[in-house]
Amino acid sequence: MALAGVRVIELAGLAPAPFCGMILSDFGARVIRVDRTKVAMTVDTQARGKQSVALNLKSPKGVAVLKRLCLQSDVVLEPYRKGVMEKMGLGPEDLIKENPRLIYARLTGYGQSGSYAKAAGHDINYLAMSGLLSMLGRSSEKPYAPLNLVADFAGGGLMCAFGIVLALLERSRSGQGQIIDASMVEGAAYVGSFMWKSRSIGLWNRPRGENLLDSGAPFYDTYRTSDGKYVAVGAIEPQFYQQLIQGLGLDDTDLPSQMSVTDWPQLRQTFTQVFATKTQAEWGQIFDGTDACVTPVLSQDEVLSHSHNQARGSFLKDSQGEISPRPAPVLSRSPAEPCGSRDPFIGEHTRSVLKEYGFDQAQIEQLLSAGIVECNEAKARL
Ligand SMILES: C[C@H](CCC[C@@H](C)[C@H]1CC[C@H]2[C@@H]3[C@H](O)C[C@@H]4C[C@H](O)CC[C@]4(C)[C@H]3C[C@H](O)[C@]12C)C(=O)SCCNC(=O)CCNC(=O)[C@H](O)C(C)(C)COP(=O)(O)OP(=O)(O)OC[C@H]1O[C@@H](n2cnc3c(N)ncnc32)[C@H](O)[C@@H]1OP(=O)(O)O
Repeated sequence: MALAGVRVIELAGLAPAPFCGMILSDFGARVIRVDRTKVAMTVDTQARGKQSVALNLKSPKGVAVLKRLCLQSDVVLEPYRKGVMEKMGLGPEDLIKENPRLIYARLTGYGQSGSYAKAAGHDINYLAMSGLLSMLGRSSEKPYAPLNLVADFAGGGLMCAFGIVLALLERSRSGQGQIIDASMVEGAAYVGSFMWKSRSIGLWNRPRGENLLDSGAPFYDTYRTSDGKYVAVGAIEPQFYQQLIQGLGLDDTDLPSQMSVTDWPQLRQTFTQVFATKTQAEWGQIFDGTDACVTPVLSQDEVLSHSHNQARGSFLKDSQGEISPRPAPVLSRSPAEPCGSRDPFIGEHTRSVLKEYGFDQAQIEQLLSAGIVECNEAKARL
Protein backbone atom coordinates (compact mmCIF):
# COMPACT_ATOMS: atom_id res chain seq x y z
CA MET A 1 0.00 0.00 0.00
CA ALA A 2 1.09 3.56 -0.69
CA LEU A 3 1.76 4.50 2.94
CA ALA A 4 3.26 1.20 4.08
CA GLY A 5 6.00 1.75 6.64
CA VAL A 6 4.69 5.14 7.79
CA ARG A 7 4.12 5.28 11.54
CA VAL A 8 1.51 7.68 12.85
CA ILE A 9 0.69 8.66 16.42
CA GLU A 10 -2.86 10.02 16.53
CA LEU A 11 -3.98 11.77 19.68
CA ALA A 12 -7.63 10.93 20.24
CA GLY A 13 -10.02 13.62 19.02
CA LEU A 14 -13.65 14.07 18.06
CA ALA A 15 -14.30 13.64 14.32
CA PRO A 16 -11.85 15.31 11.88
CA ALA A 17 -8.58 13.86 13.28
CA PRO A 18 -10.02 10.34 13.54
CA PHE A 19 -11.02 10.60 9.87
CA CYS A 20 -7.53 11.79 8.96
CA GLY A 21 -6.04 8.84 10.86
CA MET A 22 -8.41 6.41 9.17
CA ILE A 23 -7.45 7.65 5.69
CA LEU A 24 -3.77 7.15 6.51
CA SER A 25 -4.50 3.70 7.93
CA ASP A 26 -6.64 2.64 4.94
CA PHE A 27 -3.74 3.48 2.64
CA GLY A 28 -1.27 1.44 4.66
CA ALA A 29 0.10 3.60 7.48
CA ARG A 30 0.44 2.11 10.93
CA VAL A 31 -1.78 4.33 13.09
CA ILE A 32 -1.56 4.20 16.87
CA ARG A 33 -4.28 6.17 18.61
CA VAL A 34 -3.36 7.54 22.01
CA ASP A 35 -6.41 7.45 24.26
CA ARG A 36 -6.94 8.77 27.75
CA THR A 37 -6.86 6.38 30.67
CA LYS A 38 -9.96 5.76 32.82
CA VAL A 39 -12.28 6.02 29.82
CA ALA A 40 -14.60 3.10 29.22
CA MET A 41 -15.60 3.71 25.62
CA THR A 42 -14.12 5.55 22.69
CA VAL A 43 -16.15 8.01 20.62
CA ASP A 44 -13.89 7.29 17.63
CA THR A 45 -16.15 5.69 15.05
CA GLN A 46 -13.43 6.00 12.42
CA ALA A 47 -10.89 3.70 14.00
CA ARG A 48 -10.56 1.20 11.16
CA GLY A 49 -7.17 -0.47 11.23
CA LYS A 50 -5.90 1.57 14.19
CA GLN A 51 -4.31 0.34 17.40
CA SER A 52 -4.99 1.91 20.77
CA VAL A 53 -2.63 2.82 23.59
CA ALA A 54 -4.19 4.28 26.76
CA LEU A 55 -1.83 6.84 28.24
CA ASN A 56 -2.22 9.48 30.94
CA LEU A 57 -0.69 12.65 29.54
CA LYS A 58 -1.37 14.56 32.73
CA SER A 59 1.62 12.86 34.31
CA PRO A 60 5.25 13.65 33.38
CA LYS A 61 5.90 9.94 32.94
CA GLY A 62 3.03 9.71 30.46
CA VAL A 63 4.47 12.66 28.56
CA ALA A 64 7.84 10.89 28.49
CA VAL A 65 6.18 7.77 27.04
CA LEU A 66 4.54 9.79 24.27
CA LYS A 67 7.86 11.49 23.49
CA ARG A 68 9.46 8.09 23.12
CA LEU A 69 6.68 6.95 20.76
CA CYS A 70 7.08 10.13 18.70
CA LEU A 71 10.83 9.70 18.56
CA GLN A 72 10.33 6.54 16.53
CA SER A 73 7.38 7.71 14.42
CA ASP A 74 6.94 9.65 11.20
CA VAL A 75 3.83 11.64 12.05
CA VAL A 76 2.08 12.94 15.13
CA LEU A 77 -1.49 14.16 14.66
CA GLU A 78 -2.93 16.38 17.37
CA PRO A 79 -6.50 17.74 17.49
CA TYR A 80 -6.43 19.93 20.58
CA ARG A 81 -6.99 23.57 21.23
CA LYS A 82 -3.98 25.80 20.54
CA GLY A 83 -1.49 25.64 23.41
CA VAL A 84 -2.65 22.33 24.92
CA MET A 85 0.32 20.35 23.57
CA GLU A 86 2.83 23.04 24.57
CA LYS A 87 1.38 23.07 28.10
CA MET A 88 2.15 19.35 28.35
CA GLY A 89 5.69 19.82 27.01
CA LEU A 90 4.69 18.13 23.76
CA GLY A 91 4.78 21.11 21.43
CA PRO A 92 6.42 20.85 18.02
CA GLU A 93 9.66 22.38 19.23
CA ASP A 94 9.96 19.75 21.97
CA LEU A 95 9.24 16.84 19.67
CA ILE A 96 10.96 17.94 16.46
CA LYS A 97 14.11 18.76 18.47
CA GLU A 98 14.27 15.08 19.38
CA ASN A 99 13.11 13.75 16.01
CA PRO A 100 13.88 16.20 13.18
CA ARG A 101 12.13 13.92 10.66
CA LEU A 102 8.83 14.16 12.55
CA ILE A 103 5.81 15.57 10.73
CA TYR A 104 3.76 17.39 13.34
CA ALA A 105 0.17 17.81 12.14
CA ARG A 106 -2.06 20.20 14.07
CA LEU A 107 -5.71 19.94 13.12
CA THR A 108 -7.77 22.72 14.62
CA GLY A 109 -10.76 24.86 13.76
CA TYR A 110 -9.15 28.27 13.56
CA GLY A 111 -5.46 27.48 13.12
CA GLN A 112 -2.51 28.29 15.36
CA SER A 113 -2.74 32.09 15.16
CA GLY A 114 -5.36 34.83 15.03
CA SER A 115 -7.86 36.04 17.63
CA TYR A 116 -10.03 32.90 17.46
CA ALA A 117 -7.12 30.44 17.73
CA LYS A 118 -7.93 29.44 21.31
CA ALA A 119 -11.73 29.43 21.00
CA ALA A 120 -13.84 26.27 21.17
CA GLY A 121 -15.88 25.51 18.08
CA HIS A 122 -17.37 22.89 15.83
CA ASP A 123 -17.91 22.28 12.14
CA ILE A 124 -20.79 24.76 11.83
CA ASN A 125 -18.66 27.57 13.29
CA TYR A 126 -15.72 26.85 10.99
CA LEU A 127 -18.03 26.61 7.99
CA ALA A 128 -19.59 29.94 8.96
CA MET A 129 -16.16 31.57 9.20
CA SER A 130 -15.12 30.13 5.83
CA GLY A 131 -17.74 32.19 3.97
CA LEU A 132 -19.39 29.06 2.60
CA LEU A 133 -22.24 28.67 5.08
CA SER A 134 -23.70 31.98 3.92
CA MET A 135 -24.21 30.35 0.49
CA LEU A 136 -25.84 27.16 1.67
CA GLY A 137 -29.60 26.92 1.99
CA ARG A 138 -32.87 27.28 0.17
CA SER A 139 -34.23 30.55 -1.10
CA SER A 140 -35.64 32.79 1.67
CA GLU A 141 -34.47 30.37 4.34
CA LYS A 142 -31.66 30.70 6.87
CA PRO A 143 -28.20 29.22 6.09
CA TYR A 144 -28.12 25.48 6.47
CA ALA A 145 -25.07 23.30 7.27
CA PRO A 146 -24.82 20.11 5.18
CA LEU A 147 -24.21 17.77 8.15
CA ASN A 148 -20.65 18.26 9.40
CA LEU A 149 -19.21 17.26 6.05
CA VAL A 150 -17.51 20.37 4.78
CA ALA A 151 -15.35 21.69 7.61
CA ASP A 152 -14.81 18.60 9.76
CA PHE A 153 -14.18 16.14 6.98
CA ALA A 154 -13.45 17.76 3.59
CA GLY A 155 -11.68 20.86 4.88
CA GLY A 156 -10.41 19.20 8.08
CA GLY A 157 -9.55 15.51 8.14
CA LEU A 158 -9.04 15.06 4.42
CA MET A 159 -7.08 18.27 3.96
CA CYS A 160 -4.86 17.39 6.91
CA ALA A 161 -4.20 13.94 5.42
CA PHE A 162 -3.26 15.68 2.17
CA GLY A 163 -0.85 17.93 4.09
CA ILE A 164 0.72 14.92 5.77
CA VAL A 165 1.22 13.13 2.46
CA LEU A 166 2.78 16.31 0.99
CA ALA A 167 5.11 16.61 3.97
CA LEU A 168 6.11 12.95 3.66
CA LEU A 169 6.84 13.48 -0.03
CA GLU A 170 8.93 16.56 0.71
CA ARG A 171 10.75 14.75 3.53
CA SER A 172 11.89 12.08 1.08
CA ARG A 173 13.95 14.86 -0.58
CA SER A 174 14.96 17.03 2.38
CA GLY A 175 15.13 14.43 5.14
CA GLN A 176 13.31 16.91 7.39
CA GLY A 177 9.95 16.94 9.08
CA GLN A 178 7.75 20.02 9.42
CA ILE A 179 4.73 21.44 11.21
CA ILE A 180 1.33 21.36 9.51
CA ASP A 181 -1.11 24.06 10.62
CA ALA A 182 -4.42 22.66 9.30
CA SER A 183 -7.25 25.08 10.02
CA MET A 184 -10.72 23.81 9.20
CA VAL A 185 -11.87 27.33 8.31
CA GLU A 186 -9.12 27.59 5.71
CA GLY A 187 -9.44 23.96 4.59
CA ALA A 188 -13.16 24.38 4.01
CA ALA A 189 -12.65 27.66 2.17
CA TYR A 190 -9.97 26.09 0.00
CA VAL A 191 -12.22 23.17 -0.88
CA GLY A 192 -14.71 25.87 -1.87
CA SER A 193 -12.26 27.82 -4.07
CA PHE A 194 -14.62 27.37 -7.01
CA MET A 195 -17.22 29.49 -5.20
CA TRP A 196 -14.81 32.43 -5.16
CA LYS A 197 -13.20 31.84 -8.51
CA SER A 198 -16.55 31.50 -10.29
CA ARG A 199 -17.99 34.76 -8.99
CA SER A 200 -16.48 36.49 -12.01
CA ILE A 201 -18.74 34.50 -14.33
CA GLY A 202 -21.85 35.46 -12.37
CA LEU A 203 -22.62 32.05 -10.91
CA TRP A 204 -23.55 33.46 -7.50
CA ASN A 205 -25.01 36.86 -8.39
CA ARG A 206 -28.49 36.10 -7.08
CA PRO A 207 -29.55 35.62 -3.44
CA ARG A 208 -28.88 32.29 -1.67
CA GLY A 209 -30.92 29.43 -3.14
CA GLU A 210 -31.69 31.25 -6.39
CA ASN A 211 -28.60 30.44 -8.42
CA LEU A 212 -27.73 27.70 -10.87
CA LEU A 213 -26.09 25.29 -8.45
CA ASP A 214 -27.64 26.14 -5.08
CA SER A 215 -31.11 24.69 -5.76
CA GLY A 216 -32.27 27.81 -7.58
CA ALA A 217 -32.43 26.10 -10.97
CA PRO A 218 -35.24 23.54 -11.43
CA PHE A 219 -32.95 21.34 -13.51
CA TYR A 220 -30.47 21.12 -10.62
CA ASP A 221 -32.58 19.96 -7.70
CA THR A 222 -34.26 16.97 -6.07
CA TYR A 223 -37.84 15.83 -6.66
CA ARG A 224 -40.20 13.63 -4.69
CA THR A 225 -41.51 10.57 -6.47
CA SER A 226 -44.88 8.84 -6.05
CA ASP A 227 -43.47 6.31 -3.53
CA GLY A 228 -42.16 9.05 -1.22
CA LYS A 229 -38.59 8.66 -2.41
CA TYR A 230 -36.51 11.22 -4.28
CA VAL A 231 -34.53 11.64 -7.47
CA ALA A 232 -31.65 14.04 -8.09
CA VAL A 233 -31.59 16.06 -11.30
CA GLY A 234 -28.42 17.68 -12.62
CA ALA A 235 -29.26 18.41 -16.26
CA ILE A 236 -27.28 21.61 -16.77
CA GLU A 237 -26.01 21.46 -20.33
CA PRO A 238 -28.69 22.05 -23.02
CA GLN A 239 -28.17 18.63 -24.66
CA PHE A 240 -28.67 16.87 -21.30
CA TYR A 241 -31.59 19.14 -20.43
CA GLN A 242 -33.28 18.08 -23.66
CA GLN A 243 -33.04 14.45 -22.56
CA LEU A 244 -34.57 15.36 -19.21
CA ILE A 245 -37.53 17.07 -20.89
CA GLN A 246 -37.96 14.10 -23.19
CA GLY A 247 -37.85 11.57 -20.34
CA LEU A 248 -40.40 13.58 -18.40
CA GLY A 249 -42.69 13.37 -21.42
CA LEU A 250 -42.84 17.17 -21.77
CA ASP A 251 -42.90 19.18 -24.95
CA ASP A 252 -40.09 21.74 -25.08
CA THR A 253 -42.20 24.15 -27.10
CA ASP A 254 -44.70 24.42 -24.21
CA LEU A 255 -41.97 25.33 -21.73
CA PRO A 256 -40.06 28.54 -21.03
CA SER A 257 -36.43 28.61 -22.04
CA GLN A 258 -34.11 26.64 -19.73
CA MET A 259 -32.05 29.66 -18.65
CA SER A 260 -34.94 32.08 -18.17
CA VAL A 261 -34.39 32.65 -14.47
CA THR A 262 -37.70 34.43 -13.93
CA ASP A 263 -39.52 31.34 -15.23
CA TRP A 264 -37.67 28.94 -12.94
CA PRO A 265 -40.43 28.85 -10.26
CA GLN A 266 -43.02 27.84 -12.88
CA LEU A 267 -40.70 25.25 -14.42
CA ARG A 268 -40.00 23.80 -10.98
CA GLN A 269 -43.71 23.43 -10.38
CA THR A 270 -44.10 21.52 -13.65
CA PHE A 271 -41.18 19.19 -12.84
CA THR A 272 -42.53 18.64 -9.31
CA GLN A 273 -45.92 17.59 -10.64
CA VAL A 274 -44.49 15.24 -13.27
CA PHE A 275 -41.93 13.56 -11.00
CA ALA A 276 -44.72 12.90 -8.47
CA THR A 277 -46.54 10.67 -11.00
CA LYS A 278 -44.09 7.74 -10.95
CA THR A 279 -42.02 5.81 -8.44
CA GLN A 280 -38.28 6.27 -8.10
CA ALA A 281 -37.72 2.87 -9.74
CA GLU A 282 -40.00 3.79 -12.66
CA TRP A 283 -38.01 6.97 -13.24
CA GLY A 284 -34.89 4.82 -13.10
CA GLN A 285 -36.22 2.70 -15.92
CA ILE A 286 -36.82 5.82 -17.99
CA PHE A 287 -33.58 7.65 -17.27
CA ASP A 288 -30.96 4.93 -16.68
CA GLY A 289 -28.85 4.64 -19.79
CA THR A 290 -29.59 8.23 -20.88
CA ASP A 291 -27.59 11.44 -20.38
CA ALA A 292 -30.47 13.22 -18.64
CA CYS A 293 -28.43 13.29 -15.41
CA VAL A 294 -31.21 11.85 -13.26
CA THR A 295 -30.28 9.46 -10.46
CA PRO A 296 -32.07 7.98 -7.47
CA VAL A 297 -31.39 9.60 -4.10
CA LEU A 298 -30.17 6.47 -2.31
CA SER A 299 -30.29 5.95 1.43
CA GLN A 300 -27.21 4.73 3.32
CA ASP A 301 -28.77 1.26 3.36
CA GLU A 302 -29.57 1.26 -0.34
CA VAL A 303 -26.13 2.14 -1.70
CA LEU A 304 -24.69 -1.36 -1.34
CA SER A 305 -27.28 -3.03 -3.56
CA HIS A 306 -27.39 -0.48 -6.38
CA SER A 307 -26.09 -2.22 -9.52
CA HIS A 308 -23.49 0.45 -10.32
CA ASN A 309 -22.03 0.52 -6.82
CA GLN A 310 -22.18 -3.24 -6.66
CA ALA A 311 -20.24 -3.59 -9.92
CA ARG A 312 -17.45 -1.38 -8.60
CA GLY A 313 -17.51 -2.62 -5.02
CA SER A 314 -17.91 0.99 -3.90
CA PHE A 315 -19.22 0.05 -0.46
CA LEU A 316 -17.96 -2.56 1.99
CA LYS A 317 -19.51 -4.70 4.68
CA ASP A 318 -17.07 -5.38 7.53
CA SER A 319 -16.88 -8.39 9.84
CA GLN A 320 -19.52 -6.76 12.08
CA GLY A 321 -21.91 -6.41 9.13
CA GLU A 322 -21.46 -2.63 9.09
CA ILE A 323 -21.64 -0.91 5.69
CA SER A 324 -19.11 1.81 4.88
CA PRO A 325 -17.60 3.42 1.78
CA ARG A 326 -14.56 1.80 0.24
CA PRO A 327 -11.51 4.09 0.53
CA ALA A 328 -11.19 6.44 -2.43
CA PRO A 329 -9.55 7.01 -4.82
CA VAL A 330 -8.64 3.64 -6.27
CA LEU A 331 -4.91 3.34 -6.99
CA SER A 332 -4.07 0.81 -9.69
CA ARG A 333 -0.89 -0.70 -8.23
CA SER A 334 -1.12 0.11 -4.53
CA PRO A 335 -4.80 0.44 -3.64
CA ALA A 336 -6.03 0.87 -0.09
CA GLU A 337 -6.72 -2.33 1.79
CA PRO A 338 -9.08 -1.35 4.58
CA CYS A 339 -8.83 -3.55 7.64
CA GLY A 340 -11.86 -5.81 7.98
CA SER A 341 -11.66 -6.51 11.69
CA ARG A 342 -13.39 -4.68 14.52
CA ASP A 343 -12.20 -1.35 15.92
CA PRO A 344 -9.78 -1.49 18.87
CA PHE A 345 -10.85 -1.23 22.49
CA ILE A 346 -9.23 1.59 24.41
CA GLY A 347 -5.78 0.41 25.50
CA GLU A 348 -6.04 -2.90 23.66
CA HIS A 349 -2.54 -2.57 22.21
CA THR A 350 -0.78 -0.71 25.04
CA ARG A 351 1.45 -3.59 26.01
CA SER A 352 2.37 -4.75 22.49
CA VAL A 353 3.03 -1.22 21.21
CA LEU A 354 5.23 -0.29 24.17
CA LYS A 355 7.19 -3.50 23.70
CA GLU A 356 7.63 -2.80 20.02
CA TYR A 357 8.81 0.74 20.80
CA GLY A 358 11.57 -0.61 23.05
CA PHE A 359 10.08 -0.61 26.56
CA ASP A 360 11.18 -3.68 28.53
CA GLN A 361 8.83 -5.84 30.56
CA ALA A 362 9.76 -4.23 33.89
CA GLN A 363 9.18 -0.71 32.53
CA ILE A 364 5.80 -1.71 31.13
CA GLU A 365 4.68 -3.28 34.43
CA GLN A 366 5.83 -0.18 36.29
CA LEU A 367 3.85 2.13 34.01
CA LEU A 368 0.80 -0.12 34.36
CA SER A 369 0.91 -0.31 38.12
CA ALA A 370 1.42 3.45 38.42
CA GLY A 371 -1.67 4.00 36.22
CA ILE A 372 0.36 5.92 33.63
CA VAL A 373 -0.81 3.47 30.98
CA GLU A 374 -3.73 1.05 30.86
CA CYS A 375 -4.08 -2.21 29.03
CA ASN A 376 -7.34 -3.83 27.96
CA GLU A 377 -6.17 -7.03 26.34
CA ALA A 378 -8.57 -9.07 28.49
CA LYS A 379 -11.58 -7.13 27.21
CA ALA A 380 -10.37 -7.77 23.67
CA ARG A 381 -10.29 -11.53 24.29
CA LEU A 382 -13.89 -11.68 25.59
C1 LIG B 1 -19.57 18.43 15.04
C2 LIG B 1 -18.29 17.69 15.36
C3 LIG B 1 -18.32 17.02 16.68
C4 LIG B 1 -19.16 15.79 16.68
C5 LIG B 1 -18.70 14.88 17.74
C6 LIG B 1 -19.80 13.94 18.21
C7 LIG B 1 -19.89 12.80 17.23
C8 LIG B 1 -19.51 13.53 19.64
C9 LIG B 1 -19.32 14.77 20.58
C10 LIG B 1 -19.81 14.31 21.96
C11 LIG B 1 -20.04 12.82 21.80
C12 LIG B 1 -20.99 12.15 22.78
C13 LIG B 1 -20.49 12.37 24.23
O1 LIG B 1 -19.10 12.05 24.38
C14 LIG B 1 -21.33 11.55 25.26
C15 LIG B 1 -21.50 10.07 24.88
C16 LIG B 1 -20.21 9.27 25.13
C17 LIG B 1 -20.40 7.80 24.80
O2 LIG B 1 -19.16 7.13 25.01
C18 LIG B 1 -20.83 7.67 23.32
C19 LIG B 1 -22.11 8.42 23.08
C20 LIG B 1 -22.01 9.92 23.43
C21 LIG B 1 -23.44 10.47 23.37
C22 LIG B 1 -21.08 10.64 22.45
C23 LIG B 1 -21.56 10.47 20.97
C24 LIG B 1 -20.67 11.22 19.97
O3 LIG B 1 -19.40 10.67 19.91
C25 LIG B 1 -20.56 12.70 20.35
C26 LIG B 1 -21.96 13.32 20.19
C27 LIG B 1 -17.10 18.61 15.30
O4 LIG B 1 -17.18 19.70 14.84
S1 LIG B 1 -15.60 17.98 15.80
C28 LIG B 1 -14.46 19.32 15.60
C29 LIG B 1 -14.20 19.94 16.91
N1 LIG B 1 -13.15 20.92 16.84
C30 LIG B 1 -11.86 20.57 16.80
O5 LIG B 1 -11.49 19.42 16.79
C31 LIG B 1 -10.87 21.73 16.72
C32 LIG B 1 -9.67 21.54 17.60
N2 LIG B 1 -10.04 21.21 18.93
C33 LIG B 1 -10.61 22.06 19.79
O6 LIG B 1 -10.87 23.23 19.51
C34 LIG B 1 -10.96 21.48 21.15
O7 LIG B 1 -10.26 20.28 21.32
C35 LIG B 1 -12.45 21.24 21.35
C36 LIG B 1 -13.02 20.31 20.29
C37 LIG B 1 -13.21 22.57 21.32
C38 LIG B 1 -12.67 20.56 22.70
O8 LIG B 1 -12.18 21.42 23.70
P1 LIG B 1 -11.80 20.86 25.13
O9 LIG B 1 -11.78 22.02 26.06
O10 LIG B 1 -12.67 19.72 25.49
O11 LIG B 1 -10.34 20.23 24.90
P2 LIG B 1 -8.96 20.93 24.59
O12 LIG B 1 -8.94 22.36 25.03
O13 LIG B 1 -8.57 20.66 23.19
O14 LIG B 1 -7.96 20.16 25.54
C39 LIG B 1 -7.84 18.77 25.56
C40 LIG B 1 -7.61 18.35 26.99
O15 LIG B 1 -7.52 16.96 27.05
C41 LIG B 1 -6.31 16.61 27.72
N3 LIG B 1 -5.86 15.34 27.19
C42 LIG B 1 -5.80 14.96 25.90
N4 LIG B 1 -5.35 13.69 25.80
C43 LIG B 1 -5.11 13.28 27.05
C44 LIG B 1 -4.61 12.06 27.62
N5 LIG B 1 -4.29 11.02 26.88
N6 LIG B 1 -4.50 11.98 28.97
C45 LIG B 1 -4.86 13.04 29.75
N7 LIG B 1 -5.33 14.21 29.27
C46 LIG B 1 -5.45 14.31 27.95
C47 LIG B 1 -5.39 17.74 27.41
O16 LIG B 1 -4.32 17.77 28.31
C48 LIG B 1 -6.32 18.92 27.56
O17 LIG B 1 -6.46 19.15 28.92
P3 LIG B 1 -6.67 20.64 29.51
O18 LIG B 1 -8.09 21.00 29.21
O19 LIG B 1 -6.41 20.50 30.98
O20 LIG B 1 -5.69 21.52 28.82
